[in-house]
Amino acid sequence: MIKVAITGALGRMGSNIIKTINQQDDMKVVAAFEVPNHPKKGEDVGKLIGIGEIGVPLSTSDELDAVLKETKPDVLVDFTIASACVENVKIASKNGVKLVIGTTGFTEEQKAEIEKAIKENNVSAVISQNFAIGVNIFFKTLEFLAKKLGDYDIEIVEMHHRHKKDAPSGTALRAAEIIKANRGIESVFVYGRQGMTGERKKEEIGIHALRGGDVVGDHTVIFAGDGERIELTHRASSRQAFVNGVILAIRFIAEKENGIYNTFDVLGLNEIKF
Ligand SMILES: NC(=O)C1=CN([C@@H]2O[C@H](COP(=O)(O)OP(=O)(O)OC[C@H]3O[C@@H](n4cnc5c(N)ncnc54)[C@H](OP(=O)(O)O)[C@@H]3O)[C@@H](O)[C@H]2O)C=CC1
Ligand SMILES: O=C(O)C1=N[C@H](C(=O)O)C[C@H](O)C1
Repeated sequence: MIKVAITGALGRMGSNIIKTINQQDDMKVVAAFEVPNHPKKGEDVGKLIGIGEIGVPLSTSDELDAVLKETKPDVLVDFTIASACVENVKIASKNGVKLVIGTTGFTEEQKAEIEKAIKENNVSAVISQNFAIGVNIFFKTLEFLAKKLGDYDIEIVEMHHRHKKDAPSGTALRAAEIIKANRGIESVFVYGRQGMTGERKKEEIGIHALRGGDVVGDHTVIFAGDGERIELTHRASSRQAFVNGVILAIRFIAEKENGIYNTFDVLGLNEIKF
């Protein structure tokens, strides 16, 4: 049985992950954390998310070290915010707990802090900006398109719900990195455009973030040439798409002793070459 702890337990992702873990035979939630001073601290997490009692009281992140020592999870799943995630990863790694990290919006310094904590403590982690299986196929398709159409004008547009705190999305940034690595010419990322921008340069990859309503997550990459364009779009209509990938990642990382992995590793997509 894989024992799982969740940080961001009552959030949009955290609550759905707990619901889905509760339906699996090979894993169970042993600890769940929210922000310090949370008004529901101590209440049963299952009841709080509407699935009935699961015997796990809501803890707060200031208790993370103590509760991890007491409940001894194999894996901590983090869907919080970047600054909280960095601290959670440091504490979990020191306790020898493996990680599945879905949080986005990290600075380069925060990414480095996370990698350092994981490596220094010899734990294993899956880090992915998007756990949806379809998005990972979308990323793979971008490798192909960037190789074939690297000199086309490339623009990325993403749209998310009004509550999203970071922009552009982690997925849009990952898409840009994949294109940059595969297009065969220099790239410069341009975030939005305004004013007298001058003529578009070949090396630009435009990245544009839209926010509104309850949009779960839409990403489009446009390859615009002379007289034609290709638009590749992924639309998530339910967070279950991400949650299903998280469940696969928990099983994957439970078998790994150390190392940092991504969803291409989890889904076996690294072998596909164009
Ligand atoms: N990789 C992927 O596939 C996906 C990634 N994401 C990313 O996951 C993250 C969370 O998204 P989402 O679930 O929509 O956001 P929510 O705001 O719904 O959930 C985040 C939760 O974390 C809580 N939280 C904040 N700080 C801490 C802390 N120190 N310890 C414990 N809990 C904390 C928040 O509490 P409070 O509200 O009180 O601040 C909130 O309940 C975002 O970065 C998002 O981009 C989202 C979907 C898919
Ligand atoms: O905050 C969200 O909701 C999402 N965040 C991730 C990101 O930033 O790419 C993944 C998904 O698009 C939903």
